[in-house]
Amino acid sequence: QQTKERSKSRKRSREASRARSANGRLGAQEFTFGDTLGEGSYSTVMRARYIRTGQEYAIKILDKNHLIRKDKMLVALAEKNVLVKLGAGHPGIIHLHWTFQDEWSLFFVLDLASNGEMQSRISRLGSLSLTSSRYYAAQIVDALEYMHGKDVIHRDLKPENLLLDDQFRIKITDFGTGKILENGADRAKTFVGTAQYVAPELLESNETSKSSDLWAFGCIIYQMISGRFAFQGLSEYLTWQKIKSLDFTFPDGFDEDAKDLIRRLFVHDPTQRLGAGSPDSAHSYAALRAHPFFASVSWETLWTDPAPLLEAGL
Ligand SMILES: C[C@@H](Nc1nc2c(c3cc(-c4cn[nH]c4)ccc13)C(=O)N=C/C2=C\CC1CC1)C(C)(C)C
Repeated sequence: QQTKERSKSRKRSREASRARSANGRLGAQEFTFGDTLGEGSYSTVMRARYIRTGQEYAIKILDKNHLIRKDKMLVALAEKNVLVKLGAGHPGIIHLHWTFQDEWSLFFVLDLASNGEMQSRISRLGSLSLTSSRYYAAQIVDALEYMHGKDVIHRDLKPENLLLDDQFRIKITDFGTGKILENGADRAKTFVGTAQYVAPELLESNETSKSSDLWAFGCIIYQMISGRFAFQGLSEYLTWQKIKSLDFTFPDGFDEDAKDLIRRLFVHDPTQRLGAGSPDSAHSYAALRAHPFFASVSWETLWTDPAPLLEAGL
């Protein structure tokens, strides 16, 4: 019923904006909408073409009444602020081009990641080859360092939020749970995240930090290489128990350098995780980039080199 309701309101809003094109402001009538790419909890992301230039975008449409009813308007605006703060500054982060609204909806016009979600590639292939896993892990490190440098933490990193653009490069997305750490604070309250990727400090003291994203990054490398979750219990509670007790094992054949890297991310103390340290410390981002797992990565040409062929791994 709700979806029917929302699609009716979307239709109405497009008609309304068409009627309002006279004022020359950007409106939905300047786009032709295509298929639905993904559904968020309070939003729909649709493929759209900007008629004037023919350029394709992804447009996130948020239903205002729904946001108001569920008291999520501030969440939507916070996400917009995170996207604006991140700007177009990094090739690995989905860029917000414009926003506009009409009587019923908010519209975020974003980069289209035309090769979809990393998650569907991993599930289709089973797992990724070491070469592909290394390439995507390096791109995630590069994007995370940029994001953290802007005092933005993602807080819900997982393969569903890793998209692939037309050249199969990573685009990190869905900053609905993203947080801008105010004036240098290094921790944030409020619980978010997806069970298998949640860091222990979130379960123990309900705090997230940049280091929580590095924990999730460890889970993502593990999953790309093995096709399995690093922490998965028969229930969410048992998954959380495994996380808190660092109860994880590697399947046979798991790359030794990748094991070492993951062991340096699955560290209980968030300040001791590789990449969580200050620039001059032993576990800064520079130390993370220097890890043997990334020895063959050319960081300077990471975003211009062609992506390795996506192929199955273990
Ligand atoms: C994770 C997200 N899914 C997606 N979010 C975005 C996509 C996207 C594209 C495909 C796709 C493209 N081709 N085939 C599939 C599949 C899922 C997508 C995109 O192109 N550009 C921006 C996006 C999001 C922008 C961000 C502010 C929210 C959810 C499920 C939350 C809607």
